Amino acid sequence: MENLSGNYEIRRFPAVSEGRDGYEEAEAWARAVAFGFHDATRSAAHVACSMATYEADGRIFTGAYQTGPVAQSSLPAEVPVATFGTFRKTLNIGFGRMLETQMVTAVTVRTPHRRRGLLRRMMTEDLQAAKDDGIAVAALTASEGSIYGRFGYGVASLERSVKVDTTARFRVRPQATGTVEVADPKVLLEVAPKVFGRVHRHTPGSLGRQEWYWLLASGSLSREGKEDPAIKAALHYGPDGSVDGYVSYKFAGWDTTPATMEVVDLVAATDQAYLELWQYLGAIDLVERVTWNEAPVDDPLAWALTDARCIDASDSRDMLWLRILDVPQALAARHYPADGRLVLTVADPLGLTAGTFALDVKGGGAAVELLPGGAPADLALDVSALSSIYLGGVSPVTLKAAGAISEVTPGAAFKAQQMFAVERATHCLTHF
Ligand SMILES: CC(=O)SCCNC(=O)CCNC(=O)[C@H](O)C(C)(C)COP(=O)(O)OP(=O)(O)OC[C@H]1O[C@@H](n2cnc3c(N)ncnc32)[C@H](O)[C@@H]1OP(=O)(O)O
Repeated sequence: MENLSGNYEIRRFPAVSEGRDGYEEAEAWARAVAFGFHDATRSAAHVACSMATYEADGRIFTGAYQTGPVAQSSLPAEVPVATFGTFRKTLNIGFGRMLETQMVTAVTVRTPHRRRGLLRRMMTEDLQAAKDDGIAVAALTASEGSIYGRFGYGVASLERSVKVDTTARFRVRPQATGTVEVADPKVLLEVAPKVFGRVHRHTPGSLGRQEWYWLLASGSLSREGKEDPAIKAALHYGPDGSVDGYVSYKFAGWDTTPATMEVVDLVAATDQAYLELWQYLGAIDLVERVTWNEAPVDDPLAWALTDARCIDASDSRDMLWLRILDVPQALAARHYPADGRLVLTVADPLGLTAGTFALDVKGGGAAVELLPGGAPADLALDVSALSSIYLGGVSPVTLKAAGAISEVTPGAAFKAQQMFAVERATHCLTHF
């Protein structure tokens, strides 16, 4: 492909809220993103509201701007032809350990400027800068499955959409130990960050959430940019009376059959809270089905129901894509439930962190050593495959079977599976 990305100037600037210097530039950038994702043109109030949350997240906007003359009557040069957004939050890498992560979002390239290398240029520059800044991993959620592997990203967590039949056959086996009560959804502005914080600390694969989530869950800002009066909320109280879970949901309307409640956000800090929020959802009168588009694939609900076939889950898909930027730093940051030594030869299409690395684990802690080139390895893999297995959510044995990992020492893939295992199912509740 001819690389024409040099015909553009790349600019980086922080998100700022309305009234601050640089707002016009940030607004033009946000409008370009909305165009790239085929959204309706946003009102000034919607953009301002979103921008305030972007500023709170500390987002950095990258835009590509035309350097030559702009076509007559077309969008002006101040509107970027390509966008690329980043912010940083912590990623739970298992056993409560956290790693600061470069989160990549809002990647768009205006149609007449596509396939000229703009995504490649913005991505490679940004990943290098993040690495230089001491960041060991980057993450994104992908619009299409075929774009990001070439940049070293690998699928590290899955999710699925479920339709749960909540007619008479729906029965959750364990006895409730807490209670659920309905609340004004606006209380979630205060409650949701605290409950999510607990979930984040105990869920491998969880990423810190952007400010927008609390607005969405509380009905303060819908995806359409307005208040959402249809949102309802229920809170779960543990045996000590404190709130340890919530569900935000809305009715699909009387024209939908069977009558359906849609989960907007379900966050539970204990196993009991999770099942009891489902018990609550299953008990709502005049409703026969509850849907949720961000459900875990390894879902305790299926094992808690007297009839697991109440769950119709057809759509299982990639969710979090991870990209290790610094192998020694990332490997040393993890806790390992099994001791052992593994030598990994890692290939990297962007040349950021290729090499042969010895991972020595004793008592769960790791020492990582870069070995001279050509040193014998147990496993050879691309950085995307290493990124996939890093959070314990994807099996090295499966990747070996897929040809994505080559096993040089027999049994090394299984050993890696044991070493990279995490304490509970990997799941990411944060879309970005
Ligand atoms: C993290 C997120 O934000 S996910 C959302 C991504 N954005 C979208 O899907 C919005 C619609 N799509 C677009 O805006 C653009 O087509 C983009 C951003 C996907 C690609 O931008 P471009 O500037 O055209 O990509 P660029 O020219 O840099 O191509 C880089 C490489 O990716 C490949 N590529 C680009 N888009 C795609 C695609 N949709 N599917 C498969 N491969 C792709 C190119 O062939 C090229 O391959 P190569 O360098 O290995 O030869």
